[in-house]
Amino acid sequence: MIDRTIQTTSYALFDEMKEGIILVDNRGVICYFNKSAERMIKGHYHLQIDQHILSIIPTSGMMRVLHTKRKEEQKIFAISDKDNLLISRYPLKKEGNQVIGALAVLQEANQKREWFDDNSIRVLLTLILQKNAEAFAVVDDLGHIIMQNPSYEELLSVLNQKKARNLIIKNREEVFRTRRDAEISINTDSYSLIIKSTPIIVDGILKGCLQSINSYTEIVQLKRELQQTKTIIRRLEQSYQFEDFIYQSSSMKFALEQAKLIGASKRVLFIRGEEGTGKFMLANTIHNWSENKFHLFKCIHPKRNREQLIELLSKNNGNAKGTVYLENVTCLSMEEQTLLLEMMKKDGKEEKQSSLRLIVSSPIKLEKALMAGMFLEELYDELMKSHIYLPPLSERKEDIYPLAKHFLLELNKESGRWIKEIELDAQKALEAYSYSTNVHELKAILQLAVIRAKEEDTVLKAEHLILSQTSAESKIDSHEEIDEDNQTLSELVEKYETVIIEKTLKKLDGNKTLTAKTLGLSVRNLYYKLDKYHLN
Ligand SMILES: Nc1ncnc2c1ncn2[C@@H]1O[C@H](COP(=O)(O)OP(=O)(O)OP(=O)(O)O)[C@@H](O)[C@H]1O
Repeated sequence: MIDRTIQTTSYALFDEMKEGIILVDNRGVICYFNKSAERMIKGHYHLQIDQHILSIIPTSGMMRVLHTKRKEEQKIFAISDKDNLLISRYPLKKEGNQVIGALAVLQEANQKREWFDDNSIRVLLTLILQKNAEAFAVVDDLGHIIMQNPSYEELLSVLNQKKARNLIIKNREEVFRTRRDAEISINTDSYSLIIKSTPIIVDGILKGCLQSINSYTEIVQLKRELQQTKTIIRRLEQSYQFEDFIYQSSSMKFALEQAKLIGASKRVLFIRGEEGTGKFMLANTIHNWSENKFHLFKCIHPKRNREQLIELLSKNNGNAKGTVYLENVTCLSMEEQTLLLEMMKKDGKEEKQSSLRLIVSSPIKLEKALMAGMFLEELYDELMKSHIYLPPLSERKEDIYPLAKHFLLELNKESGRWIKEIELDAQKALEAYSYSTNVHELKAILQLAVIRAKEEDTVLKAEHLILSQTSAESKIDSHEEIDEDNQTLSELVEKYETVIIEKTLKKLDGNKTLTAKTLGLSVRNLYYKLDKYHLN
């Protein structure tokens, strides 16, 4: 039982309090509650003197406090789904630790405590920042980092490039100047970042900014790898698309733009360019880009596919669909040239042209054949009406490095190597070299270089490159030895080819794999030529 005097004084005091007070005796029977307590739980519980607390509030913790004799402070007590109270419960003890009752103090939970002082904010922010995988920093209005998380620290240490650091600072300054969010992205070969800053404004005063750095490096790298893999697959399937072309030069850009323009028409298209400049690749790309893409793409070489050639030139291909790529038009006999001319004229006249698209190519300057009287002037004029010129590497040196880098990455994939960079000296040497078979030869040089590099090499060096001027020089050297008079162009080409192959084989001690690589030929193709020219 609670002492009478204490009881009277306390009750008078409790009546005035805004906190709710409930008092129970040592059995749990309610002996007092004030108006605030009644108001706070009104609508949910109806307090009554002399009633046991559990019969009024079945989930009450008063009995527990009586039992444990321990106080419980600021416990959340749900009086409904939405409303909470903060309850502190105290055991009332007499001397000798005897419990004579318990007191509950009720507070409305929405009267939030003022615990959100500066220190608490710091602790809270630090906690959020530390636990976040993204890179965050809080920067004061003078640009000092006052808080940063491990990811931010890590990114800054990796970003040792002055340029990147300057951009991060520039981004903050923009926020300070405009008091608005600012975003900036940095894309380099090795990383891709987006930096965002948000101003921290308190009571209209700019306190600093919150800066985040998102790294998309891995995503960009993965995308690049995916693109490369797709290109390799397309190369294997010989099914190219415009995005497979690697270039930086304006001349290649022009050629590809032109290809998109005239590629859509059904006229016979003529692609001119030295060996290995990408004529086949472009013809195939145009096919895959045109409405013919679901039909066959056929490549015909006048010498190697005679039957198909005769069929193409003599037959009315009215029902055939797809694209025929006729390589090396200079190899056509005069008779075949006449047939081709007739075919082109017929196609030009007919309103509804054949669904079979013809793309013709020539690896050497046609003008030379024209002057030698070995090519029909009229056919030349007809072909030139719709033609695309693919420049040799000597006319677009700026494409050599990106092409080399692209092939190097492809070779890495094929050979399980990791040669990521090309040393400046090697780059210069590649750019200075005079390629006789253009991209074919560039690829072959890199293939050889990768074989020559050590297993652990990550940089391709000038010493790995074999830049013999074999084919280019031998062509010139042999030029004097071959009598050009009274010979057809194709006969001359064959003769030059024989000399070049012979010289290269000799220089490389008869090693056919190396010879094929140096000359930019497949080993199979080299064997075919050795056989053809009786070089065995
Ligand atoms: N700009 C380029 N980007 C990427 N790869 C290229 C590019 N140009 C050429 N290649 C590649 O170089 C190789 C040679 O190209 P392609 O066979 O199309 O040349 P070509 O002019 O038809 O050669 P040829 O005169 O011997 O018939 C191919 O593997 C091709 O994919």
